[in-house]
Amino acid sequence: MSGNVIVEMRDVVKWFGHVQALDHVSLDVRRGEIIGLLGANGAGKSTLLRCVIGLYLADRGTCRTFGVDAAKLGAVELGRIGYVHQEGELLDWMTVGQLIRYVSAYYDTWDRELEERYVADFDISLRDRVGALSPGQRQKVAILLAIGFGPELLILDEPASALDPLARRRFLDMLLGMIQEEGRSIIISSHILSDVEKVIDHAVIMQKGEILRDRSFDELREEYLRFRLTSLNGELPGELGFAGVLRCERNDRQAVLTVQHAGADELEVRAKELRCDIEFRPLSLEEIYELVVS
Ligand SMILES: Nc1ncnc2c1ncn2[C@@H]1O[C@H](COP(=O)(O)OP(=O)(O)OP(=O)(O)O)[C@@H](O)[C@H]1O
Repeated sequence: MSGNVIVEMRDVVKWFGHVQALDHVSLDVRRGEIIGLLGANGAGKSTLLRCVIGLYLADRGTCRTFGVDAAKLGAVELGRIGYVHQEGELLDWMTVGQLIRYVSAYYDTWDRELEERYVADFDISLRDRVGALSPGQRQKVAILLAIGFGPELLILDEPASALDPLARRRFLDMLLGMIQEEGRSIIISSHILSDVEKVIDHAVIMQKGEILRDRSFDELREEYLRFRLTSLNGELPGELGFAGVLRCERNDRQAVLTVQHAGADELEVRAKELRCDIEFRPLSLEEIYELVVS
């Protein structure tokens, strides 16, 4: 394993009864990378994340985290990982303040300054009993507990699903701040692609237990291009002659095409041949996701 790779999954297969949750999944997570893990309900995202931290064990294949077999992760490696998940279990009988002190006592690296800033920014009431918190308030506390000790690997499984829009924006800003600290890796699974788009540099798209795409966001934006062609002499020819066309909507004068694996330069050359003006429109992560899974 190269020093730069902190999670290495190879051919991981995981079954639950007759359901195959992971189907020969291989994935590298490098230091400093921010990965968006995307996929429909049941695609296998949570299962993958749980295998990374040893909560689930692979039926076949290998998963090594910080160079250690995920089945054998010890306190040292787990102390380098922050994990936020949907059904986060917290100690319900404590107050929020007590819970924060209780968890922070485990870590020499706990960042009191970050904690105080977070509590103020996210409007966390330290005196409330954890068991009485709303789902969104619980999620905010769970996030603080996962980031307060400065984990090298932060695993966020639908971290913002219960947050209100303002809290979500603050959370994303905070993530962006954390990303600037070198060497930290984050894997974030989310259905809110417009959020994820702002923070990730890499997308892993899953479907039915398989990884369909594992690419940098920039590579994906080069792979899929959308553009509008407008005829300069008033009429588009019937046959446009572009390769790799996924979608085409057109009338006599204009066409909007979505293409895969075509360079922008070649498209411009072809547009000139057709005596057309060409205008590129960058695709959002959500649009790219739809093209990949369809
Ligand atoms: N503990 C479990 N016991 C039985 N089946 C499970 C278990 N965990 C996951 N599965 C099944 O494995 C498949 C993948 O589930 P997983 O939770 O990994 O998907 P997901 O992509 O995280 O979905 P979501 O977006 O809904 O959270 C599903 O069919 C699910 O029902």
